[in-house]
Amino acid sequence: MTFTHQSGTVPATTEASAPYLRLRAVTKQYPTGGGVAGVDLTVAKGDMLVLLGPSGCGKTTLLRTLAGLLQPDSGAIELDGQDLVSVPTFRRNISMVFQTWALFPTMTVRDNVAFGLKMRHVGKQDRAERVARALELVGLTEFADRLPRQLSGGQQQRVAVARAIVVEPRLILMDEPLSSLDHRIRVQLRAQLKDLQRGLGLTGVYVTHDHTEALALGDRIAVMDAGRIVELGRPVDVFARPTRRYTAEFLGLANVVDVSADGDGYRTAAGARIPGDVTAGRSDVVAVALRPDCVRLSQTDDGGTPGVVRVVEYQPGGVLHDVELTGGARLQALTPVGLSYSIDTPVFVTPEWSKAVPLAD
Ligand SMILES: Nc1ncnc2c1ncn2[C@@H]1O[C@H](COP(=O)(O)OP(=O)(O)OP(=O)(O)O)[C@@H](O)[C@H]1O
Repeated sequence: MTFTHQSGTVPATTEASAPYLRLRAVTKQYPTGGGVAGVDLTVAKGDMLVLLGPSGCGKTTLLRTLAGLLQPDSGAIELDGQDLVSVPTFRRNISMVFQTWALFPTMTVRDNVAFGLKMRHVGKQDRAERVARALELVGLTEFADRLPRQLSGGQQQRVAVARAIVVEPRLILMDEPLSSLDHRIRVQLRAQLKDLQRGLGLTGVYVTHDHTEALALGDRIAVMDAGRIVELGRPVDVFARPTRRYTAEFLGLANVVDVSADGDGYRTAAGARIPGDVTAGRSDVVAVALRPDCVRLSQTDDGGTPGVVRVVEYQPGGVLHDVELTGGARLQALTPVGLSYSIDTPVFVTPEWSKAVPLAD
């Protein structure tokens, strides 16, 4: 099931477009430590920016600062060329969708969705039409007279989304809106959310610590660490060619191997040589990432490094082997199902270092 919407797909814009939302050196520190520091960020109109990072890295703080629920200590926030910091929360016309859907329990679905319009003194007729339209967009028309407790979690979250979009916000902010739902509903709802955001041309900032969600929803992804943005780019770039060790490790790109400079190339602690053209003359390289499907396994001595398979895990894309190399280093190798090895099998390991991705600290 997908949301229906009037326009076709609004093409995602890229960072090259004029920024609609702009943050300059935004800092918000708590007296007890934590918060965000020196955040620079732009979001183009119609784009969804995902803030991705582990618990406590400052994602919610940044989102709440955008919403006006927190005042930054310093820095500037502009929306559509207008300073936002001086505008009170209720005048920003920014909608938020939270992890817990926070619906009014004694109000019907219709009244929950109408609430924001009522607060904005939208007339009764107009209100009814816009609520009906929002409920249609989230596929809940037939549930309009129910109370929240008479809905499933996924349906309640769709009410929260309807409530957010009905006011035609200038910006929609979402803080882990799908994380309390079970996997199947989460996957379904995130596809619907993307469809809806694109169809309505909504500009949004979406917080998550789940990288599959970030990949699915983001036009761009900002990876956060300890209150700062450490990597920013299109999903395909952040995932396929991260530039920082932190990002590669956080995204679980299986093999992150420390390297040191060696002539015109690099060398791993285990002695493997990485050609210089991989790192293209970069001087800040401290490690490389190598996808597990770029590591070949063989049972015959083909010149590879000897090792023993320690862990075997079946995954949607094949079989992941965790191999302990002679000397103790570990490498992960992904093979097709028919070419897998069982635990304790001695193997020879050949990493395709020419496909390694250089990483800075
Ligand atoms: N109201 C507050 N008072 C003091 N410290 C806070 C407050 N809110 C958050 N912090 C601290 O600031 C840091 C960032 O918190 P924040 O909630 O922004 O992180 P997050 O990335 O959204 O985490 P999560 O994914 O767990 O929600 C954390 O160290 C947190 O303990």
